[in-house]
Amino acid sequence: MQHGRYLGAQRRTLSGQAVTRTNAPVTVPSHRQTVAKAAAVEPETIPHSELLDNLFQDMCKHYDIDTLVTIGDSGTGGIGLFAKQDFTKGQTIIKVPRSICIVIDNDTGALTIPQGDWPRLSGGIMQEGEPLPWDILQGLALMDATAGDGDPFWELYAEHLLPPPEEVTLPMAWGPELLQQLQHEAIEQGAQAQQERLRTLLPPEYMNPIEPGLPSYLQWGFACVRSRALQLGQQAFGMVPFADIANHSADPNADTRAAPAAPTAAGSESAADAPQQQQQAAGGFVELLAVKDIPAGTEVTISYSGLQGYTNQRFMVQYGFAPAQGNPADRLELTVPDSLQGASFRLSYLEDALGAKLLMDAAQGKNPYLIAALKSLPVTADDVGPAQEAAAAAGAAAGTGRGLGPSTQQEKDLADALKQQVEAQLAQGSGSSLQEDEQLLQQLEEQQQQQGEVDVRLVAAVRYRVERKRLLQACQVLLNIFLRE
Ligand SMILES: C[S@@+](CC[C@H](N)C(=O)[O-])C[C@H]1O[C@@H](n2cnc3c(N)ncnc32)[C@H](O)[C@@H]1O
Repeated sequence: MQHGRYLGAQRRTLSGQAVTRTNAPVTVPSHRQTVAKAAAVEPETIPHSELLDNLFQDMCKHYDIDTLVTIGDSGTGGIGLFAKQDFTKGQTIIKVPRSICIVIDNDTGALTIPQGDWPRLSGGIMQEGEPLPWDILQGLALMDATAGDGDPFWELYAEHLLPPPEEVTLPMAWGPELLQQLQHEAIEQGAQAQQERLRTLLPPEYMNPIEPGLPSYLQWGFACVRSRALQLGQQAFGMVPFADIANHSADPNADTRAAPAAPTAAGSESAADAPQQQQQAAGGFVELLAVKDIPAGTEVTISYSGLQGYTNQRFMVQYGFAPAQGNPADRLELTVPDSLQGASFRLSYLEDALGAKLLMDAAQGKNPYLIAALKSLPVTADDVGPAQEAAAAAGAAAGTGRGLGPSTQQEKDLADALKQQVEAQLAQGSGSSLQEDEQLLQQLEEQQQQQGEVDVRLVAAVRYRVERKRLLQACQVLLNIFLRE
């Protein structure tokens, strides 16, 4: 996959204006030159991920960070971290000094950030009115970083190891055309509301697109924060370089841990204090730890959602992707009409119609669409008497099913009402069929694999709507069971 970062990275200027570099001498070796040289000499022959990995290794070395991982193309979304060696459960994979992170603790109001000017961040902190939330402040810090107004490390990191604006897949960084590709009005409206909020909270020029078809630098920075920041304490959130390259898995092999910051002589300053005083060295580390044995070569993943999981809508809005091939924690938003409040479908009836094995498979996670559909509907486990059970078993043995007789009128009415909602959701957007979308997704993915020019944002949108339609169709199948005569 061809990333804009590194090879394609062209220096852009904020809002089309020249960037004034205000910060002190660069302390990080100038990798950009090395990279630019390498890219200029043999741009086609040096694999992009190798170039990125070289930079990653150099940057880590500069901060005495042991690199037991490499960067590579993850196959799921952009780049990821890969184990260079075997890890055993509990072992540290990477340990990032907190002093190079950008951390805001909402409880104490403390901000820790490497030395630098950070003018937009300072402006945001000092701004009158409601204090800006931590994620917007950190978004401003990334704007500073990419403009060369933060610190040299973050400038380099933002330019090469954060996704370039054309690869930001969070809907709030998209224009109307891309938003429509999701075919989901709730996300479209939410993204536009978020854009409006940013426009009202900050100087309007911060929302000027970098180029037509691209987000503004504010949207880019904010999206990076929303999708990459780690929770480092009850109310502390941080941009943690290197560790933030770990991708999500529902069955992760690693987790992050924040080692508490040792108290410094100066102590933490409040984010409301003068900007220069906010910059101070923070002790402690953020670690990526193996939560199971990890063989060398394996991708190191963490869970973004915890055990309970997130819906696809939340994954898309916050992280810009929907897990491929189903998500048992996904849910549809369906409303039981007032006239049917309290009504539900009998699980035993579905079990009879579908067969116990299918339901058992779903419960064991083998059929994520079915489990998500079952959980999206008001289904209740009911007691089935021995006579009904015997009739159901006989029906199943004879291949006729329906041992429990017809569905009740209430079940039919409920199924009818919910089916209309499912159909309305399926008809959102251009109304392309699931089959058409699957074909389009396959084409786009093939193009991607062949290193073709593909808009990764479009791929993310089509993948999202494919996953959503699969779930909607699974719900339709279940509802039809109650509607058949
Ligand atoms: C914390 S970053 C991880 C590094 C990222 N892959 C990159 O290229 O910089 C989070 C982003 O990675 C992508 N991502 C992470 N896990 C993913 C997954 N399981 N499937 C698809 N995309 C994923 C999404 O774009 C998400 O916003």
